[in-house]
Amino acid sequence: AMSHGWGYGPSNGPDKWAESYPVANGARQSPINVVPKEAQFDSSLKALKLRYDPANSRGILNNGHSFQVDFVDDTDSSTLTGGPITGTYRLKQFHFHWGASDDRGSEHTVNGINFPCELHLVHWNTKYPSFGDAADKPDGLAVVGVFLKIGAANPRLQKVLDALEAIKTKGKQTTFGNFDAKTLLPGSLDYWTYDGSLTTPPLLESVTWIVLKEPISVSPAQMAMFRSLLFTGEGEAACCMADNYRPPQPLKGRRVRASFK
Ligand SMILES: NS(=O)(=O)c1cc(F)ccc1F
Ligand SMILES: [Zn+2]
Repeated sequence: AMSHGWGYGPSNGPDKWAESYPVANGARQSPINVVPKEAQFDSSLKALKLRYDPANSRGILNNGHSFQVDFVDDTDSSTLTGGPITGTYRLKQFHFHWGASDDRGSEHTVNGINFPCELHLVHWNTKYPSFGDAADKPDGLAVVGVFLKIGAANPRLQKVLDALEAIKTKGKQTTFGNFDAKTLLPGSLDYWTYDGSLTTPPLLESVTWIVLKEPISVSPAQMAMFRSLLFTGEGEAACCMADNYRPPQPLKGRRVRASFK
């Protein structure tokens, strides 16, 4: 059993999660390796519609596994509609996964290629009363995944990265208002979609994954700012937050559809 809670280290990392979370070996686990040539173009897939209100952003938190920007989700003012989903899903939070070096860090891979970082925008289905109620339903969540690729510094990331010095250690949070999450999206909203799961415990099989084909850029210096966070709490032996990604999981017969040719 995991004496000290799950994490990404040798004794509590992804290979050990099944001991406490048997669904880790389930039929619709995430992430996966996307093989574009094997994805099925589905002309019935709608365009993604992401409407985010900057007034809904609230705070930024180091949760000991990643950091997340939380949104007020008590109205339909920041929503995901269209795409592969029916109904309305509300934005709850976004967070990232990244590597200790630029050759790894993303959770999804494309033709086996790792990106240095991956952004997840987490939404819940408003047919349920709350995120918590939606989180264990097969159509409960929809997560938009965006790859970050090494290139020019991304000015739209900078406001997020500049806030990290205030949340260096586990459990720290600070206010983070007036942030427009739409600015983190690439020019094209072409996507791959498949039925999957949360990529951290409890690994619930409740996520419709929507992985954007076009990456956004991040510079090596900006990647170093992600790695300046700590997994550990104040006063504990410092451990840099990095390699907080789960590797690709077996497809187990699932179809991956493409919204584009
Ligand atoms: N990495 S994830 O987007 O699958 C995820 C989102 C959550 F809200 C909670 C746990 C998760 F693992
Ligand atoms: Zn994630």
